[in-house]
Order: sequence, then C-alpha cells, then structure tokens
Amino acid sequence: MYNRLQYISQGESVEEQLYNIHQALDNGCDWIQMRFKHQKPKKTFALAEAIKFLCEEYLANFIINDNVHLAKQINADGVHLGLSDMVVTEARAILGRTKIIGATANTFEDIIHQTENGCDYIGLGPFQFTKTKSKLSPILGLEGYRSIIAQMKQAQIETPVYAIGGITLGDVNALMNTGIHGIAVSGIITKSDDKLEIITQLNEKLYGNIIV
Ligand SMILES: Cc1ncc(COP(=O)(O)OP(=O)(O)O)c(N)n1
Ligand SMILES: Cc1ncsc1CCOP(=O)(O)O
Ligand SMILES: [Mg+2]
Repeated sequence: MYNRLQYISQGESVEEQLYNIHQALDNGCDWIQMRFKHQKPKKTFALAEAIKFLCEEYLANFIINDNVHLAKQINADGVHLGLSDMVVTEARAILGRTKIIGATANTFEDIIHQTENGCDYIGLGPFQFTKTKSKLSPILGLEGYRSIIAQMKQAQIETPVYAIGGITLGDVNALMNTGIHGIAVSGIITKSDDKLEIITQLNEKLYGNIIV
C-alpha cells in the first residue's frame, strides 16, 4: 500500500525545486510529486531526471504532475492527473498497469468517474483555501470528506484517498478520522524552518502506532 505522506514539490527554479525535494527526502518523506508548471521542456526534463536520480537514492516514490509522456520517457513511478489533464484510461495505455496513476476529485461523482477509469489513488480536495494553487474547486472542509468517504463505503469503492489543500499539522488527526488513507502537501513542508520536526510529526500522526 502507498505511503501516507506525499510531498508535492515547489520552487520557481530547477535549483529551488531540487533543494526543497532534497530537504523533504532527507527528513523522512518518501513520496515526491514533481509539480513544476509553465516551464520550458528542457528545464522540466532536467529537473525530472535529477529527481529520479535522487528518489532512487532515497528509495522514494517519484510521480510527475500532469505530464504522462515525461513520466514514460524517464521511467518515473507514475503521474498525477487532474480533471482537465489527460484521462486516466489514456495514461494507463501509455504507462502500463504497473505505474501509479493518481487522479483528482472534488465530488463523489468525480471519484466514480476516476475509479471506473482505473486510477490507483484519488487526490480529494481542496480541504481548505491554499495559495499554492489558483482556480481552486469548491472547498470541501471536514464535512465534505466525511460525506464523500461515507458514499465511497456505501458504493464499496476502496481506492485510497489523499486529502489535499491547505493542510496543517493540526488538521491531520481529524482528516484521518474521516477514513482517508493519507495526505498530499506542499506549503506545510516547503515553508517549515524545521523540516525534520514537521515531517516527523506528520508521519507520527499519519501512522499512529502502525509499524512500517
Ligand atoms: C495528490 C494530488 N491531488 C490533487 C492534485 C491536483 O491536481 P490538478 O487538479 O491537476 O491540479 P494541478 O496540481 O495540476 O495544478 C495534485 N496535484 N496532487
Ligand atoms: C496541487 C493542489 N491541488 C489542490 S490544492 C493543491 C495545493 C496543495 O498545496 P498546499 O499543501 O500548499 O495547500
Ligand atoms: Mg494537473
């Protein structure tokens, strides 16, 4: 089963991205999603190759936001696709069944659509307002997660769900209690002055006393 903590990278340059990712890996995060938008293909490729190398060294999962062809080209572990990105069935045809395909949802109907198309996990959000992404879908809040997870149970959909969007340390217990599998975060890790402390605390809350 997938790790419960996914770090979605941030940084305006290749160097800044690599610094942030290296810090996350060094301090206990073992799943990285490269999110580097509106950049030249050469830079994006160079960053992806460098992250691939780093993640291999740290035995971490490495998925790429939006870009299925790049994931294929560098043999990443998978991709994350939103509602306006390539559809999951097309990505599956390109990447094959062993690669991870994560898909975004904002409603239960999105979850039905994405799981019927064969995604491996759902990124459900946004939980609350965040500056990390513009043009946010409607905010779900805890009640949104409770309601959507209950509908998934009723429909016997067991695809793991990751909460995303403006998550802080203080939100994690309540979010986990809704029945989600884990969380995907950017700002809380990127902005922290003590990465070891924040990642350790996140992992403690996410895993509780589960032995991994
Ligand atoms: C784990 C996870 N969940 C949701 C998203 C958002 O994807 P998308 O809606 O395509 O938005 P962008 O990240 O592409 O701006 C995600 N990246 N990761
Ligand atoms: C990519 C994305 N999709 C929905 S919210 C979000 C941003 C998550 O970053 P943060 O944890 O900083 O809010
Ligand atoms: Mg996207």
